[in-house]
Amino acid sequence: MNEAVAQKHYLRTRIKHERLTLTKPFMERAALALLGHASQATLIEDHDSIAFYLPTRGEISCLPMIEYALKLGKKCYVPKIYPNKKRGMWFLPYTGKESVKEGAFGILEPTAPISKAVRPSELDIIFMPLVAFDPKGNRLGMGGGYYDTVLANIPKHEQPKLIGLAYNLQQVRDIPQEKWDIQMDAVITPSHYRVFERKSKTSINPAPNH
Ligand SMILES: Nc1nc2c(c(=O)[nH]1)N(C=O)[C@@H](CNc1ccc(C(=O)N[C@@H](CCC(=O)O)C(=O)O)cc1)CN2
Ligand SMILES: Nc1ncnc2c1ncn2[C@@H]1O[C@H](COP(=O)(O)OP(=O)(O)OP(=O)(O)O)[C@@H](O)[C@H]1O
Repeated sequence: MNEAVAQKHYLRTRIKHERLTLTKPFMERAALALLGHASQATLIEDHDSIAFYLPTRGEISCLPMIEYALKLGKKCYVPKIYPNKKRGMWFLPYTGKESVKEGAFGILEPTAPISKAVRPSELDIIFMPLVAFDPKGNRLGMGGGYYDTVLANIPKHEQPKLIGLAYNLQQVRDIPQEKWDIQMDAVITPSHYRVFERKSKTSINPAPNH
C-alpha cells in the first residue's frame, strides 16, 4: 500500500467511526442547518437538475434539501451503482420515498428504469456525500471511486457545480491526492457554506505529457 492509500484508509476508518457516534437529534438539526445554508446561497433556487444522495452509514442527511427542491419543482436525481463490479453509477430521478428501494450496500436507490437516467453533463449541480474534506476542497469518499469515475467522463466545460455535504468533524488538515481525485467547488457544513479557491480543472483529466 502506498502512503497516500494508507493515509486515506486511516482517515476513512477514523471519520466513519466518529460519525456513527452522533445522536439522532444532532443529526436532524445538522440536516436542517444544511438546508438553511443552501437556500441562503440560493443553490437550489438557481439550478434545475440537481443530484443528491440518500444517506447511509451516518452521512449527513440531505433529505430536507431534497424535499425543498421537490417543492420548488426541481428535477432531483440520486445515484444507483452499476450492478456489475465496474466502477460507475447512473443518476436516476427521485420523486419521493415511494420512488426508491434498498439496493447495493444497503443504500436506497431509485426503482426507475435505467433509460430514465440523466446524462451527468446535464446536471447543474451535484451535492456529494463524502467521508472527509480538506481546506483546499479535496474530497475523500467511501472508496469506490464512483464519483471520480462519473466526473472524469464529463467534458471540462460541462462540469456541474460540485458541492460536498459534511459534518464539521469531517474536515481534516490534508487529504493526499491521487491523479483521478476531483476537487469540489464548495462544502456545506452545519456551521458554514465554504467556497474553495478556483481549482485547476486540468487535474480532472490531465492532458498527456507530450
Ligand atoms: N449515500 C451514498 N450513496 C452513494 C455513495 C455514497 O458515498 N453515499 N456512493 C459514493 O460513491 C456510491 C456507493 N458507494 C459505496 C462505496 C463503498 C461502500 C461500502 O460500504 N464499502 C464497504 C467496504 C467495501 C466492500 O464491502 O466491498 C464499507 O465501507 O464497509 C458503500 C457505498 C453511490 N451511492
Ligand atoms: N478516474 C479514474 N480512473 C482510474 N481509476 C480510478 C478513477 N477514479 C477512481 N479510480 C479507482 O477507484 C479507487 C477508489 O478511489 P478513491 O479512493 O478516490 O474513491 P472515493 O473518491 O473515496 O470514492 P467515491 O467517489 O465512490 O465516494 C481508486 O483506488 C482507483 O483505483
